[in-house]
Amino acid sequence: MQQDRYRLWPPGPRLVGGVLAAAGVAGVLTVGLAFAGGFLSPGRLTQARLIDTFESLNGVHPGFRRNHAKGVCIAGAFEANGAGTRLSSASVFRSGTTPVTGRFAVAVGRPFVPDSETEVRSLALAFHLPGGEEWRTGMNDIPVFPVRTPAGFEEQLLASRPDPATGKPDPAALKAFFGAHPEAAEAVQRIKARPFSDGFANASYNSLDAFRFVNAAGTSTPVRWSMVAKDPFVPAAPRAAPTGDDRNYLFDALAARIAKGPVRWHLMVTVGQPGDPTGDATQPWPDDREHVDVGTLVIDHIEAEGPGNCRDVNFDPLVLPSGIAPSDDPLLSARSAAYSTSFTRRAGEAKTPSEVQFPDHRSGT
Ligand code: HEM
Repeated sequence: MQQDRYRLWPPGPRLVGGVLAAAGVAGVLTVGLAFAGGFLSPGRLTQARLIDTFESLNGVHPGFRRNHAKGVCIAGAFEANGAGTRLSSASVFRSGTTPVTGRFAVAVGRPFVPDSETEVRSLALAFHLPGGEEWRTGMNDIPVFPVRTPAGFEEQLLASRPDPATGKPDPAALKAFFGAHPEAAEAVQRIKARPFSDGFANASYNSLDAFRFVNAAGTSTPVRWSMVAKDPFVPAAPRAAPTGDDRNYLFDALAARIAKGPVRWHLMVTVGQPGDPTGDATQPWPDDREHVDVGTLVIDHIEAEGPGNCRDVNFDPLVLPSGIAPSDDPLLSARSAAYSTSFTRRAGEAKTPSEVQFPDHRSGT
C-alpha cells in the first residue's frame, strides 16, 4: 500500500518526460498570459530582465534556481476529507489519497547560503492527479507578499541590494522604495511580526496569491490556501554565525524529523467574500473569513536534489487542474513567466551538487 504511494518517486523516465513536457506546455501558456498582461511589451519589465536582476544581485550559480536556490526534495501524499468539493470540482479534493512530490527551500538566490542567513522558507508541491493532471503550488511562510506587482518586486530587489561599502542595503534607497510603496512598508511590518518557527516541519506556508475555485455547478469562489503545521510551534532561537557543521541546520533538522515519522499539515482554504482583494498579495483578508480544512498533507520522504527529482521541476503556480483557476493577481502571470525563464536557464547548465546532502530518509525505514 505504502509502496503504491511512491510509484511516482523517484520518478521514472515517463514521469520525468511528463514533467518536462508539462514545463514546456506551462511555458507556452505562460508566454500567452504574459503577453495578455503586458509583461512582455517593449520598454516594460520582462521576465528576462527580472531574472537578470536576480543574477546581478546573487551571482550566477549554474544549474540552480535563480531564487529559492537552496532546497531539498520531498514526497508523500495528500489525504482529502471531501470538504473541498463544495468549492472546487478538482479531483484532488474528493475523499481519497493523491500522491505528492515537492520541495522545501529557503527564499534566497544563493544555493550555498548558510541557513542562519535566511528569513523566509518555502514549500512547493506538485499534486499528481489521475489522468495526468497536476496542481503545482509554491507557498511561503509569510502572511502577505511584500509587493503587489512584478515591477514593485524588481524595485524592492534593487533597493535591498547590499552596498559594497557596508554590506547592508543603502538606507536612502530603502526609504525611497518604501516611500513610493506604502503598501510594502505595511506588508513588511506584518511579515516581521509573524511568529517565526524553529524549523521547516512546524512552519505554516501560504499561497499569498489568490486563486479561484470552481465547483461542479460552475460557481467560482475567490480563495487563498495555507498548509498549517500539525507539529507544535516552537519559536526560532536567535542563531550565532554558522560554525561549519551547522550551515544546513534547518534542512538537517527536517531530515531528522522525517526519519522519526511522517510530518503533517492541514490544507486550509480561506474563502474570500465580495470585495476581498484578489489582485493584491500585500493585503490580508479579514480574520473572520471562513477557513475550510480540506485534508492533510503527509510528508514522509526526503532526498537531496538530483537528476529527475524536484531539482528538474518548475513549480509554476499556473499549472492548475480543472476546478482551480487563476485570479486577477498580476504576480501570477509574472511568476509563471519568470519561473519559466529561470527554469530554461538552469535546465541548460551544468549541475553542481546541492549543499544539502544526506542519506535517504524515509520514515519507518
Ligand atoms: C513577481 C514576483 C515573483 C518573482 C519574480 C519570483 C521569482 C522566483 C524565481 C525566479 C524562482 C525560482 C524558479 C525556478 O527556477 O524554478 C522562485 C521560486 C519560488 N517562489 Fe517566487 N517569485 C515571485 C513571487 C512569489 C510569490 C508571490 C510567491 C508566493 C508564495 C512565491 C513563492 C515562490 C516559491 C515557493 C518558490 C520555490 C519553488 C521551488 O521550490 O521550486 N514567489 N520565485
